[in-house]
Amino acid sequence: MTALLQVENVSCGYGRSEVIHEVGMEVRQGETVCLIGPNGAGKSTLIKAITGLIRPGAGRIRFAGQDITAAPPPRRVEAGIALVPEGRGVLPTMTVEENLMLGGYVRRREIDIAAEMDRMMRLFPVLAERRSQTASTLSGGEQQQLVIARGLMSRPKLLILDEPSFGVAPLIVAQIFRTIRELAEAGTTILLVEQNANMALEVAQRGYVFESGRCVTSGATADLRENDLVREVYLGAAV
Ligand SMILES: Nc1ncnc2c1ncn2[C@@H]1O[C@H](COP(=O)(O)OP(=O)(O)OP(=O)(O)O)[C@@H](O)[C@H]1O
Repeated sequence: MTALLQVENVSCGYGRSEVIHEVGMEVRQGETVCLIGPNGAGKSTLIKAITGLIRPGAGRIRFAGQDITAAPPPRRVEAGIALVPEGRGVLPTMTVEENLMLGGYVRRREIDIAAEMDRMMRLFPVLAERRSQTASTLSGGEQQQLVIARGLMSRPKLLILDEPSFGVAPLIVAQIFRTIRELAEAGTTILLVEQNANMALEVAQRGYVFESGRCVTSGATADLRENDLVREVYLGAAV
């Protein structure tokens, strides 16, 4: 099967400092794939290269059969890549509904915003209950659901979630991962960037493990959970 997203030998960074070194990875249609690794391993930097915020110094990025290595971010959004960035980033004084509408406008030529809004209200009942409230009145977990729903409003082919569990209480982390699992089961293709390796390896089918800007191991998450390095460093197991 050809991959939806293909990253081939990508090196990139900031100015003259290279952060990602010759990384290759792919996400196939319908898969949930995770990128795990410690703080500063380069996960967010790779996401910036995929979404077009930085340009790789070397390598290729293909999406849905097109070479997007040099495409500006709006073209990637049009092509079907949606990023839910780290940090919740709701617009606090706007209502739940208005926040969602913004997500639809990024691809407005193709999107029936009212129909998508209804779909999100069914997928996230808590947002339906709070649709007219301002986003600032939502709990942390509800705000995270709102930003995920906002990403889905554009009907993306690939949903990228950057650290969705960052800075939220353990109970809410479990709720967020339940949401991610439901989306995955409904057929959404997801690239999940996480420091919470335990949760990420539970929900994803395949994973890539990053350290110092390199992918040090990858494979089916069932195998990664049994991998000594992953168990020792990321899952806190004695091996
Ligand atoms: N805007 C920037 N300019 C220069 N260096 C940066 C910039 N953003 C990140 N870096 C550096 O790039 C390296 C990788 O950072 P990156 O944020 O990609 O890691 P990460 O794996 O996503 O970690 P985290 O989980 O903390 O976000 C770090 O050494 C960081 O200091």
